[in-house]
Amino acid sequence: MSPLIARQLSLSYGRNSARRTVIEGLDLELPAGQVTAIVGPNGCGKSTLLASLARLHVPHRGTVLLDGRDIQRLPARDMAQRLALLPQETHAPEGLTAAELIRFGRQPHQSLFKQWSREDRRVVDEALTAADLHELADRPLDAMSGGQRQRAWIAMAIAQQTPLLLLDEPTSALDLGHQLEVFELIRDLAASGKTLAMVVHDLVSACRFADYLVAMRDGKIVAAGKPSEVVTAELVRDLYGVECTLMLDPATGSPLLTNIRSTRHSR
Ligand SMILES: Nc1ncnc2c1ncn2[C@@H]1O[C@H](COP(=O)(O)OP(=O)(O)OP(=O)(O)O)[C@@H](O)[C@H]1O
Repeated sequence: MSPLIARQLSLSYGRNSARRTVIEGLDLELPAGQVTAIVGPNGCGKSTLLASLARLHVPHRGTVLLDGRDIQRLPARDMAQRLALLPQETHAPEGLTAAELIRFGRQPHQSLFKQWSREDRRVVDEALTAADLHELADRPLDAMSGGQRQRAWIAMAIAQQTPLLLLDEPTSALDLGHQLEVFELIRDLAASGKTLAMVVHDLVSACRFADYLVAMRDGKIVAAGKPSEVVTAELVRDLYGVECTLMLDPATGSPLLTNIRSTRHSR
């Protein structure tokens, strides 16, 4: 059974007459133990959807079930032990170091009776290694580059050790090498049994690293399934107004876009 299910989800901003609905009646099931990539053009509702799956955005209709339970009824601690979200925009107190941020990820595992332990230290250390941050552990986040900061937030989400991870554009600020490391880390996490969903703009990386692809346009899911089965030149045109030729990467078998050109400027 899927650990995270959205049923007839409707999401909006504003209230009463100023209410603007951005997602209406959406159904989604994240496949267990797999990587789901959510793709689609700017403003189609990807981040709003992800925030609602993590209870940061309350739906005006519909439900999100986490392990079969309505997330609106789950105690905060229960939620934090089951699901971690890396939002698109992150904010940290001034002067907070990478190691301090990552330690916050352990909070859901502590209590009055279970203080900081050797296990917590080990998990933080592993998260620092996974994000290639050992040398920067004691540097304040506000003295880091955008990509280094992004890796620190990813490490925090990893340190939370939840079975479910939602990542909103986890590689947007990363150079090619670190992008690959993060995507490979995401694959390793899925191989260890975790369920992941990530919003990604790069369709080729989404195809290569995700098992399941959800394509959104105007607040609706227009295609969902295995990348090799759902990504077509028509879908790319429909989503982005881009013409392309699709071929399969001879090394990995995943779809590649070649000969891409915008249809918007030529209209
Ligand atoms: N706080 C807000 N108040 C009002 N409208 C909002 C707010 N946040 C987002 N929106 C609107 O909701 C719609 C969906 O936004 P969302 O950020 O979910 O899109 P997205 O697909 O994640 O976009 P992007 O790829 O640019 O990050 C957009 O039309 C956006 O303008």
